[in-house]
Amino acid sequence: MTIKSRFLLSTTGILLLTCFFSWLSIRVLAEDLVESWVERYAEKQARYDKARTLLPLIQEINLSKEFAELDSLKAWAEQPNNESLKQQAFIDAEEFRMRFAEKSYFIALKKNERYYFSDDDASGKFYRYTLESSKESDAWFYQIMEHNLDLHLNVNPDVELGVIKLWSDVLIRQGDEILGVVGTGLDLSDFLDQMVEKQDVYSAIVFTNYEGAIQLYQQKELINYSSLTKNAEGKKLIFQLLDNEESKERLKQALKSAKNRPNKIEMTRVDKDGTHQLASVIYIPEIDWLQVNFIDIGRFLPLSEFSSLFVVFFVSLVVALIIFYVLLSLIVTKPLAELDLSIRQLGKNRYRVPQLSYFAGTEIKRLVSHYEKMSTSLLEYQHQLEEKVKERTAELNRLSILDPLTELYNRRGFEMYMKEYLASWQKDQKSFGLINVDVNEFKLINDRLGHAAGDFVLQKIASYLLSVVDEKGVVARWGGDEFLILVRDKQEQDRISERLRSDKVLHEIDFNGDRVSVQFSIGNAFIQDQDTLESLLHRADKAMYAVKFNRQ
Ligand SMILES: Nc1nc2c(ncn2[C@@H]2O[C@H](COP(=O)(O)OP(=O)(O)OP(=O)(O)O)[C@@H](O)[C@H]2O)c(=O)[nH]1
Repeated sequence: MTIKSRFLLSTTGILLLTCFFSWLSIRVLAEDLVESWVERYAEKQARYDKARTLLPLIQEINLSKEFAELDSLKAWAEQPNNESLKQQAFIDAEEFRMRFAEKSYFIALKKNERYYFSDDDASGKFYRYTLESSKESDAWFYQIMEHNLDLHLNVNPDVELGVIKLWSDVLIRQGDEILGVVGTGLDLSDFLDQMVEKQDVYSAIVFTNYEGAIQLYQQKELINYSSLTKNAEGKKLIFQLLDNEESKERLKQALKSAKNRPNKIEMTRVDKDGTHQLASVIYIPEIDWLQVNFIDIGRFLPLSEFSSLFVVFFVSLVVALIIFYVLLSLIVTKPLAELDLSIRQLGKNRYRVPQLSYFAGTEIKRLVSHYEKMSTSLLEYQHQLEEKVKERTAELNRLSILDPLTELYNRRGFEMYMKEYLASWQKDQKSFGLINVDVNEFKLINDRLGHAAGDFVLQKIASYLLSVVDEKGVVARWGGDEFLILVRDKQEQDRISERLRSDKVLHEIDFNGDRVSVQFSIGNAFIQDQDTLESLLHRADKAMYAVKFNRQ
C-alpha cells in the first residue's frame, strides 16, 4: 500500500474517531452546561415564583392572621351569644374587610358552630349557616381545629357563590383555647390566571402539600380540592404528572428533603410529558406548601444549538487534514516519487536527476543527494567494468584464435580465416592457395635438447615464416611442428615455396651454444572449382607428405 493510501486510510479513521469522541464530549459538555444553567435558572425561578406568585396569597394569609388577632373578634368568639360583643366584632371586622383583596372574610365559631361571611354584597347576611360535623362539606372546619393547624390553605368550592376559592384559614386562639377559624378567600381562577401570566415559558409550577396533593396548578382539573379532608386514594397527586415510577420516587424524596430544609432548593431529574425535565422543589413555610417547578431541559436549551459548534469543529478538522495531506505530498510523497522514477531509470542504465521542489523535506533532500553521488559512482564503475569486459573479451577472442607460443593464428583462427577466403572465392572467384610447411625430424630436437629448445625453435620458425611471407599472405601454426601459409596468388605461392626450400638462413639455429639444424617439407595446393576447405587442405597435406616421403 502506498504512503498516500495508508495516510488517507489512517487519517480517515482518525477523523471519524475524533469526530465521534468530539461529538460525545460536546454532548456531555453541553448536557453538563445545560444542566448547570438550568439548575441556576430553576433556583432563581423558584425564588422568583415564590416571591411574585405567592405574594398576594401570603399577603392574604398575613391579613388573616392579623384578623384572627382582633380583640373584639376573640371576645365575641368566647361569647358568641353576646349581641353587643357581636356588634363590636362585626364593626371591627367590616372595617378590616376592606383590606382583604376580595373585600370578604369568613368567621366560623367553635362555640356556636356558626359560619359568618361578609363581602361587598349589601344584601348578603352576616350569618350564613350552621356547621355540622357530620357534613362532608363542613369537615374542613373540624379538621383544622382537631389538627391544631394555625394556618391552613384550602382549595374549596364556594357553594354559595358557585366559584372555587383558595381559602386562607387561621385559628382564633385565646391562649391555648381554640375559638374558631377565620380567614378570607381568593378566587382560584383569577389567582391561577395571574400565576400563568407570570409563569415562564420553559417551566411549569405546581404547588403541593407535604403529601404531594396538587394545590395550585394551571390545569384546574388536576387540583386537589379539600386536601385535608379527602382520603388518600381520592387525592390528585403531583406524581401522577410524571411518566415513570423512578421519577415519582425521586420527586417524593425531593419533596421530603425540601420539607426538612425550608427555603432551600432541592433538584431532581424526572421524566414528564415524554421529556427529561428538571424538578426544583422548595418548601414555603409561610403557607406550608411545596412549590415544584418543572423545567424542560431540551426546550430550555436544545442540544441542537451545539451542533453548529460540532460542524465548525468538523470542517476545521477536514481543512486541517487536507492541508496536512498537501504538505505531506509536497514534503514526502512527491520527492519520493521523483527518487523512485530516477532509481527505475538507473535500472535501465539511464541517469535522471531527481527534480526536488523547494518544499521537499531536508531528510529526503539529503537522501537524494547521497543517492546522486552513489548513482554517479555506480554508473562510472559500471562503465569501467564494461570497458574491462570489452577488453577482456577482445583479448579472449584474440587468444582463442592465436597460438600462444608463436602468436600466429592457431588452427581455429586459421579455419575462420580460410572460410572467409573460400566464401569470397565462391562468390567473386578471388583465388588463393595454401602452403603446408612441416618441420623435418623435429622430435629429435626435443629429444636431444629438451622441450624448451623445441619451443624456442618453433618461435624462430614462426618469425622466419612471417618475414618470408611478409604481406603477401597469412601464416598459421596448424599444430605441433606443422605450419600453413595462405597466399593470394599462384606466383607468390611458388615464390614463397621456393624461398623456403632454398633459404639457408634458418637451417642453423643457435640454442645456448648448440646448433640446431632445421629443414622443411613443403606441399602446395591452389584453389580449384568445386573445392571445399577439406579438399584444399587435403591436397596441400598430401603434397607435403609426398615431399616428406620422397626425402626419406
Ligand atoms: N617443444 C615442443 N615440441 C612440440 C610441440 N608440439 C609438438 N611437439 C613435438 O613435435 C614432435 C613432432 O613429431 P613428429 O610428428 O614425429 O614429427 P618429426 O619428429 O618432425 O618427424 P617427421 O615429421 O616425420 O620428420 C613431437 O615429438 C611433439 O612432441 C611444441 O609446442 N613444443
